[in-house]
Amino acid sequence: MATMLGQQGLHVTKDRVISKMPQCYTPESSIQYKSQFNQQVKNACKQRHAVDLGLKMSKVVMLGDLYVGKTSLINRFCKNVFDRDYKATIGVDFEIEKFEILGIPFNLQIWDTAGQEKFKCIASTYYRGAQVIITAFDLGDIQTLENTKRWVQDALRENDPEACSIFLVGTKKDTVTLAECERTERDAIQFAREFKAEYWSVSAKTGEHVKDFFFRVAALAFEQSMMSQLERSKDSPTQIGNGTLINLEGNSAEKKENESQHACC
Ligand SMILES: Nc1nc2c(ncn2[C@@H]2O[C@H](COP(=O)(O)OP(=O)(O)OP(=O)(O)O)[C@@H](O)[C@H]2O)c(=O)[nH]1
Ligand SMILES: [Mg+2]
Repeated sequence: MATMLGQQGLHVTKDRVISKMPQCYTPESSIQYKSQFNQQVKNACKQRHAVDLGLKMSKVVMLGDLYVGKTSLINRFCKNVFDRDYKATIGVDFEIEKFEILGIPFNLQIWDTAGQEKFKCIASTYYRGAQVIITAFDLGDIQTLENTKRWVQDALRENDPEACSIFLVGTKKDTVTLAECERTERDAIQFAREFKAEYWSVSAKTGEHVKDFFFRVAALAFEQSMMSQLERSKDSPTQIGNGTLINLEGNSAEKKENESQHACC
C-alpha cells in the first residue's frame, strides 16, 4: 500500500487521507445529518499552528453478541481480510488505524471485545474512556438487534454519554435479501434513534460499506476531538508562539513552590 509522509512525517497510507466529511449511510440513518466538517475545525486545521499537533487519538469500542461479526468487520477494514472460520474473541484485542484528516494526523484505537457472556467482565473493563461506541448485530438474526440496547447501556455506564458518538451496525448484509434487509433496517433505525446512534449496514465478507463506515467514524471522532480542544483553548487562553500551546493555569513559580512542599521524597 502506497504510504505517504503526512505533514507530521507520520506514515499514513494514501487511502487513509480524509479531506471532506464522509457521507452517512442514508439520511434517515443519521441523527446528525452532517455532510460538512464544522467551519471552526476546518479553519483551525488550515492555520496549522493553532492546533496542538500532539498525537490525536480516539478510542473506539466494538460491542455486540457473540458471532455477529465484530472481529471480521475490524479485520476487513484494518487488514482487508475475511476469514470464514469462526474464532471467538477471548477478552479483548485492539488495532490502531492511522489517518490524516484535514491535513492533521489522527489515530483510531479500535478495541474488539468478546461477545461471549463468560468474557464480559474482562471486556467491560475496557469500555472506559471510549469516545466512540459501536454496537453490532447480525442482519439475519433479529434477536441480536434486541440485545444491542443492553450493550450500549453497559458501555455508557463507564463513559460520559455526552462525550460519546454511538453507531449501530447491521452486519452480514450479504446473507439477507434486499427485502429482508430493508425491513430489518427500518427496525434498526428506530432502535438507533432511541439511543442517539447513527445506523449502518455492512458486509465484512464482500467489504460493502466497510470503508465508508470507518471513515465516517474517524471523521466524526476527529471533529469531536478538535471541537473539545477548541473549547478548552477558549477557556484557558493560550499564547500561540512557535506553535506550542502554553497553558496559563496558575503561575509556574507558585506551582513549583507548592510542589516542593508536597515533595514526598
Ligand atoms: N456471510 C458473512 N459471514 C460473516 C460476515 N462477518 C462475519 N461472518 C462470519 O460470522 C462468524 C463470526 O464472525 P466473528 O467476526 O468472529 O464474530 P464476533 O462478533 O467477533 O464473535 P465473538 O468474538 O465471539 O464475539 C465467522 O464465521 C465469520 O466468517 C459477513 O459479513 N458475511
Ligand atoms: Mg470476535
